[in-house]
Amino acid sequence: MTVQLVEHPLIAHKMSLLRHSDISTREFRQLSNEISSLLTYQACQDLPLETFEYQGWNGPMTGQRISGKKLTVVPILRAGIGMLDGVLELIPSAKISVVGIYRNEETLEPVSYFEKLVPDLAMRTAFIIDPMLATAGSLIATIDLLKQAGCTSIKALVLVAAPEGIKKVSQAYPDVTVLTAAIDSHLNEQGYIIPGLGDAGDKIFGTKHL
Ligand SMILES: O=P(O)(O)OC[C@H]1O[C@H](OP(=O)(O)OP(=O)(O)O)[C@H](O)[C@@H]1O
Ligand SMILES: O=c1cc[nH]c(=O)[nH]1
Ligand SMILES: [Mg+2]
Repeated sequence: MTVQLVEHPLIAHKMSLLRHSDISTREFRQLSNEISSLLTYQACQDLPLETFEYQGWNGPMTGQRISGKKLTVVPILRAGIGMLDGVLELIPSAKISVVGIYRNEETLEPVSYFEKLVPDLAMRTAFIIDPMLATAGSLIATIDLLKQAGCTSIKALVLVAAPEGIKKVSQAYPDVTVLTAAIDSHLNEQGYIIPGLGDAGDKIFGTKHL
């Protein structure tokens, strides 16, 4: 696995706002989507182009368009939904494959509860989206699922990654690329990323119990 820390002043600025303790649900959603757009821009950097002819206002033109595999965006429920609008802002026609996984809070093992993939995954590049890469259990379960369905081209876009999770994915999948807006210090005893964001799903959905 290749890990790409996406460094840009806009990302650094927005990540610091996202980490504020008193952030509102609205602000958290907005910033998550804005950072996701910036990650998407970077994730598309190596998409192949082909030339084609078209009619411009002043006559025939030679232009460029994205060629090769089409995309599918794969949000991991719930928290991945908080990045989806930001990705679709740049790739509005992308098909969406939804995967439902949550972490068992005691064992930290991933529990799968939903799966609705687009049918032609062998023909597509998958952009998995989830704000948090912690132990990597959820991401690995999603990659396994996509590979079993025939997908051979996979990138994951995350807001924060823990070194422990990065190590685990790189050992398991040399062919997957992870793009992240931040690589944080470590996981605590409860498997939360430090400093991280806290519980991203609760913050996006407003289900935080005070
Ligand atoms: O790398 P891992 O150790 O697997 O942890 C990361 C997962 O945990 C969070 O989901 P959570 O289980 O809180 O579900 P939610 O999105 O429904 O809140 C997060 O959104 C990831 O999916
Ligand atoms: O830090 C973490 C780890 C897993 N899930 C979260 O929402 N946050
Ligand atoms: Mg959660």
